[in-house]
Amino acid sequence: MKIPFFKYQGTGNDFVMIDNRINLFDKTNISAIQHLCDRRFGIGSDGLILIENLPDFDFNMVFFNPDGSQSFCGNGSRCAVAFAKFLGIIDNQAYFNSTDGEHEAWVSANGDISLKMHDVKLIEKGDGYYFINTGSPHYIKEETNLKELDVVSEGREIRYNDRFKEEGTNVNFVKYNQESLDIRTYERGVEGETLSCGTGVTAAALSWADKFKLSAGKVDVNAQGGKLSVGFKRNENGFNDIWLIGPAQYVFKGEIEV
Ligand SMILES: N[C@H](CCC[C@H](N)C(=O)O)C(=O)O
Repeated sequence: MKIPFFKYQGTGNDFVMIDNRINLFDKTNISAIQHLCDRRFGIGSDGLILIENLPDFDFNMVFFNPDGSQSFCGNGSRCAVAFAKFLGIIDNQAYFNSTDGEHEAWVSANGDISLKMHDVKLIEKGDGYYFINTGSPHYIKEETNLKELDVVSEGREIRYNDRFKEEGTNVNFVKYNQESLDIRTYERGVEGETLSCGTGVTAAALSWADKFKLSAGKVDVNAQGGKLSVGFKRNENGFNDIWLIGPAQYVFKGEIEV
């Protein structure tokens, strides 16, 4: 059977998107998911996203990493909102469900997607690092020379160390500037560097706010694949009113045989 797919990318984090509202795609077939995400033998992507029906929501978003594991995906969510608009499921506002629960999102006139992230209560801070979960886990390490950094070997070392080897973690290397951040990310489930990671950008922005003791604001985060912005407010329990904002674009479409 032929099933249409659509390729989207958000600041270089790219996804195979399938409209699965009539359940054409078997999401238990993990080897098929791995094959589709493979950059040599398949379409190639940082993940696969299914849009499905769910009562009381505009849609349910099911995300898989290329290795078949699942977690919440910030850039993937923004691409899912853009895809849902293309499919006519939404106009400029979305209320959808994903791995970490419900989310709202808005489509701006310039095409930017603003995604509301869940509140963050736990901010672990250590010597030269933060550990923050923004729907997926993120280790954030301050680095001054991002250009020269071997992100894959340094990221792998942390992702597979004694603390993280079971559950895994995404690893973000961050240069804190006064008015912005620069970031490179090693992504769990991709097991390599991606050009941007939405939940990682959000976690890094919150670490920046904590480091500079800001109570509210919006900060630009320069990822390899483009710029994202993160809005936040600080309360006595951590951070809330957290928004991940940036572009999400259609790239091409095709058909898969299953
Ligand atoms: N690889 C991540 C999930 C995707 C995160 C990233 N693509 C994003 O935009 O948030 C993990 O397994 O925790």
